[in-house]
Amino acid sequence: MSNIKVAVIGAAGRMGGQVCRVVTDAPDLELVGRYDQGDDLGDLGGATAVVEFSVPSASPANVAHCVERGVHVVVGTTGWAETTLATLRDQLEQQPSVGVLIAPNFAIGAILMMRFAQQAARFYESVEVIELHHPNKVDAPSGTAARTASLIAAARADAGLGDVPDATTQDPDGARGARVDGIPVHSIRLRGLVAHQEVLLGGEGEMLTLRHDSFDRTSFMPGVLAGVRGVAAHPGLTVGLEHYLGLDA
Ligand SMILES: NC(=O)C1=CN([C@@H]2O[C@H](COP(=O)(O)OP(=O)(O)OC[C@H]3O[C@@H](n4cnc5c(N)ncnc54)[C@H](OP(=O)(O)O)[C@@H]3O)[C@@H](O)[C@H]2O)C=CC1
Ligand SMILES: O=C(O)C1=N[C@H](C(=O)O)C[C@H](O)C1
Repeated sequence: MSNIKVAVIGAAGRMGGQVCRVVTDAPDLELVGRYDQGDDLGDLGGATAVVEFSVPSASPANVAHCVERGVHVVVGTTGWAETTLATLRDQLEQQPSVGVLIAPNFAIGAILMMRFAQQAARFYESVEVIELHHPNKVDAPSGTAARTASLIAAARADAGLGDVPDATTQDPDGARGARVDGIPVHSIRLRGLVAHQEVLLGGEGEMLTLRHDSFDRTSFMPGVLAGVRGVAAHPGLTVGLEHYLGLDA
């Protein structure tokens, strides 16, 4: 079987650089293009699959460029709005054989943490999400935290749970954090960190803590490679690598 030709967008970045290395090292993949800010994406070097790790403001246009040319895309860039996802879905209807995977987090532990949080949500009255990242991150809350909160909120709604209890009436400086689908989310930015998240679930007399740590960006690479190898077999838009990993059952 011939190698999958892969191009990387955001290739000069922290993630893009590592992706170029692991694609180059993989025996079944061939790196055919590296693109970063200001580059003309053109024919994407003849790639059949693109990995996109850029910035939230540029990612939708980059992905649209790939889809227009019939090229599959694995997207790691976070900060995609619902409206932008809807536009992408519409575009994919015109290109039914093209697959796009948007994964807020490629680390297996983070994917499992999100799934465990979703499973635990209905048993606890209180829940809060704390995400901790390096200070060079431009978006807050993290894509992982936003997705975790949305999954928790949906599970709570399915279980008939109401709002999380919170008597706060005075919070002029936003000390209680942001709300994503009604779930409190707190963002920490600290030198020395990579990517970390805690989900705190509280009930009468007890607390369950779910925590995941990415100590190094190598933690994302097996997931990115699974995405590249699987994307052609998943036409249309898929949000979340869990759908490629048999976690749907
Ligand atoms: N899904 C996951 O598992 C993970 C997702 N991420 C996400 O991936 C994204 C990138 O993270 P990270 O690598 O740390 O960020 P970096 O800032 O290190 O890399 C982003 C790169 O994209 C470049 N860039 C900016 N604009 C464009 C453009 N229009 N076209 C192409 N490239 C462009 C930047 O150039 P310049 O510096 O000149 O602006 C930079 O080289 C973020 O959204 C982050 O949240 C990160 C880790 C894991
Ligand atoms: O910017 C990062 O570093 C990360 N971004 C993703 C996110 O926003 O969730 C994934 C991971 O947390 C690292």
